[in-house]
Amino acid sequence: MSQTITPELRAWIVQQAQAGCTPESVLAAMRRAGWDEDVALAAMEETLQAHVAALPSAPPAPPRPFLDLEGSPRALDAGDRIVPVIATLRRPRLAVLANVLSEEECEALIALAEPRLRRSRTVQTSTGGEELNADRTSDGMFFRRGETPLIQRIEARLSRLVHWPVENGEGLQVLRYRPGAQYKPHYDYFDPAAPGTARITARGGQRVATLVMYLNEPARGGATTFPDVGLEVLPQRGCAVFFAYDRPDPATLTLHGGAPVLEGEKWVATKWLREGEFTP
Ligand SMILES: O=C(O)CCC(=O)C(=O)O
Ligand SMILES: [Fe+2]
Repeated sequence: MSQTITPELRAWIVQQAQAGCTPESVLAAMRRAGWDEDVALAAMEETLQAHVAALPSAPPAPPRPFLDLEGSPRALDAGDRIVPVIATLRRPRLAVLANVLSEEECEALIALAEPRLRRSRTVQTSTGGEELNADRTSDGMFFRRGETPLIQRIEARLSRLVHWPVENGEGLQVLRYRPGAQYKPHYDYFDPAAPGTARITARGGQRVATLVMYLNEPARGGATTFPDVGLEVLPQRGCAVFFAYDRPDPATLTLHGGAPVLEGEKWVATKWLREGEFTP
């Protein structure tokens, strides 16, 4: 018989493989049909390789904000500051950082924000608007991106730290929690199933990472909690917690909240990072 590999033979080999036949049984069937073992083997290998190569491959994962923790560095270079790494987690993808802001920067952010505070609103995925939220009893305000030289300097630093363009960040948000105030556990990404999410993500896409920076230290309470992993990050002035979520899914374990402040005030600055360029 002819020992050429015809399109019909290729199709038959692929069919056998898809039906779950072992290579040995396919080879045996070809030999019974009169094929030389060497030719049959070569035909199978060539056919299956070509078939696999033609399958659509998974698209590459899109880039995300990240801290360069490769090789377990003790500190990261944020351009104008060295940022010590205090602790890291893989799941959720999270790190506690020190020295992200100087004392003077923390004081300046508080002083600039205080006169502009109002009761915090939460982006409402049910409508795409903003609403008062009983789960969130802090007062807050947003700086515009690049609003002052101080804000510009901090934004450039954070951008370098997390390898993400300044343009993909929302304006810096400052929150003040008085005694009893809290932010109940929530996800920072927008619920993909909620009707208002499309409207919110039309500008800049999903949120993909958060940096919460502590501007002061309440006497008691006010930790940032991650209930899925039993982690509490205590506010220390100038320190921060970074966490990233590569998709809007609880499996990222990024559920978190601001525990009630028990004594004193808690001030934080939050930077939310979007997938794409965020135009307010
Ligand atoms: O205040 C905190 O510790 C957490 C703040 C927070 O979750 C947020 O701003 O999204
Ligand atoms: Fe949050």
